[in-house]
Amino acid sequence: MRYISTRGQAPALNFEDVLLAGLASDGGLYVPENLPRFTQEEIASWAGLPYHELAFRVMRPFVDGSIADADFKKILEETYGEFAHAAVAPLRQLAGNEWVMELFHGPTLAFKDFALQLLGRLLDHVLAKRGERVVIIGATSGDTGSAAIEGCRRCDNVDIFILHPHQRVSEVQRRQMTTIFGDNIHNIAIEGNFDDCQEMVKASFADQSFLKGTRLVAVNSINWARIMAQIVYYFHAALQLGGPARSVAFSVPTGNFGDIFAGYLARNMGLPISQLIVATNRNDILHRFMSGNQYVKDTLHPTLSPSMDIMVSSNFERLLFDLHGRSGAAIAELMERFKQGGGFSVEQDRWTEARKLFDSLAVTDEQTCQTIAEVFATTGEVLDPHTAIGVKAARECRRSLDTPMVVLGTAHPVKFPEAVEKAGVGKALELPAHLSDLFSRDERCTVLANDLKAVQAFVAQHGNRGKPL
Ligand SMILES: Cc1ncc(COP(=O)(O)O)c(C=O)c1O
Ligand SMILES: N[C@@H](CCOP(=O)(O)O)C(=O)O
Repeated sequence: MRYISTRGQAPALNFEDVLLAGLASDGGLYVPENLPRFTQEEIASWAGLPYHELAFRVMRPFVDGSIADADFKKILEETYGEFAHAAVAPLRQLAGNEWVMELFHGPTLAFKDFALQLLGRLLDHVLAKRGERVVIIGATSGDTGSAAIEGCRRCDNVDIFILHPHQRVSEVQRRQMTTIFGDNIHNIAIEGNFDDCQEMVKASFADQSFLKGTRLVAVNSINWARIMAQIVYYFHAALQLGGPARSVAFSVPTGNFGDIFAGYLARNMGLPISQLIVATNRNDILHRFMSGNQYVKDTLHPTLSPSMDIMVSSNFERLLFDLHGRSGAAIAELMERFKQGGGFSVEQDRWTEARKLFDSLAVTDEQTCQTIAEVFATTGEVLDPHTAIGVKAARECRRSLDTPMVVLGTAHPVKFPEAVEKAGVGKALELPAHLSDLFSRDERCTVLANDLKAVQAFVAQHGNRGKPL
C-alpha cells in the first residue's frame, strides 16, 4: 500500500513512513493510493468477532506488512483490551432504531482513544525497531491532547508537546492533560484559539529547522493512522445492526472532519452506509459548505461543545481531493485561495456530488441543551454536548425510519459538566476510579503567547527529555 499527498508533489510513502509523517512535504495530507474494498460476504463473515480481531481485518490492508501480522495483532489486543467496556464500542438504544455508539470507554473517555492508544503503541514499536527518537507537536481543543499523552507517555523514544487554547477547554479536559507528569510530556496553553494551535503545528511541519534534525511526528488526524483506526467502528456498529445485509445511517459530531471522513472511507470500502450526517456546533464552516457551497472562514466562537470549536477543518482537504478527481494541482490551488482569501466555493457538479455524500446541520448551544434534557427525560441517559449535537442532527436530517441510525457518542458527559448542568439534568456524574482524584492532583502547564517562534523555541529548549535538542 502506497500513500500519496493530496497536493500531488510529495514522495509516496509506505505505512511505516506515513505513520512517522504528519503533513506531507508539499503541505498536503497523505491518503492511500488505492482504497481496499471488501466483498459483502467477507464483511458478513466478521460478525461476532471481538473488536481487536475485527480491527485487524479492517486495517491489515493499510498496514500491508509494514508491521508483522503477529505483532500487529498483539498491539491491537493490548490496545482494545484496556477499554473499560467488554464490547469496546457498545451500542445503546435511545429510541426505536436510534442508537448511540459509545466511543468513550477508553482511558481518557473520548473517541480519540480508539486511534491514539493504538498510535502510541505503533510508534513505540516502530521507533524501537529503528532506534530513533522523535518529537511530537499536537494541537487540541481538549480530547486529542489527553488521549495522545496517555498513548505516548510510556514511549521511550517520544517527547510530546501538546498545545491547547488557554481557558477554552473544560476543566476535566485540562486536568487530564496537565496532571500527567514525565520529562517527555509538555503541556502548553496558547493565548489563542484551537485554529491558532493547529496552524502552529502545520507551520512546524513546513519548516522543521528548529528541531535540529529530530523528526517531527503528528498525533492529530493529519496523521493517516488516526483515520485508519477510526474506520473500524463503523464496521463494528453496522455488523451489530444487521449489516452488511442491511444499510445503516450515521450521524457524526464533526470538527476537524476526521471521524466522518473515516465513515466515508468505510462506505467506499464496501460497507453499506445509507446516510452520513455532518453535525456541527455554531462553528459551522462544514455545514455552510454542505448546504450552500461556501467554505469560508468566520470568527471562531466558544461553545458548550468546546472540542468542536474548530473553523479550519483539516481533513476536509482529503474529501476535496476525491471530489476533484484526485488532482493534487487542483487542491494546492484551492488551499492557496483559502489561505490568501479565507474561502472558496467548488464547481457545481463537485458540490452536487458532496451533497449526495453528506447531509448536515449546525446546532446551537440552546438546542444542544434541549437535546440533552430531552434524551435524559425519555431514557435516563446523560449525553455529552458533542453527542447531543449528533442526536439533534440525526433527528432533523434522518431520511428513513426503517434504517438504523447510529449517532457517534464521542465523549463521556463527565468531561463537560457545564453543558450537562445548563441542560438541567439533575443526575450527579462521577469520574471513573482511575480519575477519581483528578481535581486534587497537581498540574503542570506553560502558558505561551500566540507566537510560533516562542512555541518552537520552547520545543527546542525541552525536546530531549526536558533538555535542549
Ligand atoms: C468529543 C468530540 N466530538 C467530536 C469531535 C469532532 O471530531 P472530528 O474532529 O474528527 O470531526 C471532537 C474533536 O474534534 C471531539 O473531541
Ligand atoms: N477535537 C479535537 C481537535 C483536534 O482534532 P484531531 O482529530 O485532528 O486531533 C480535540 O479534541 O483535540
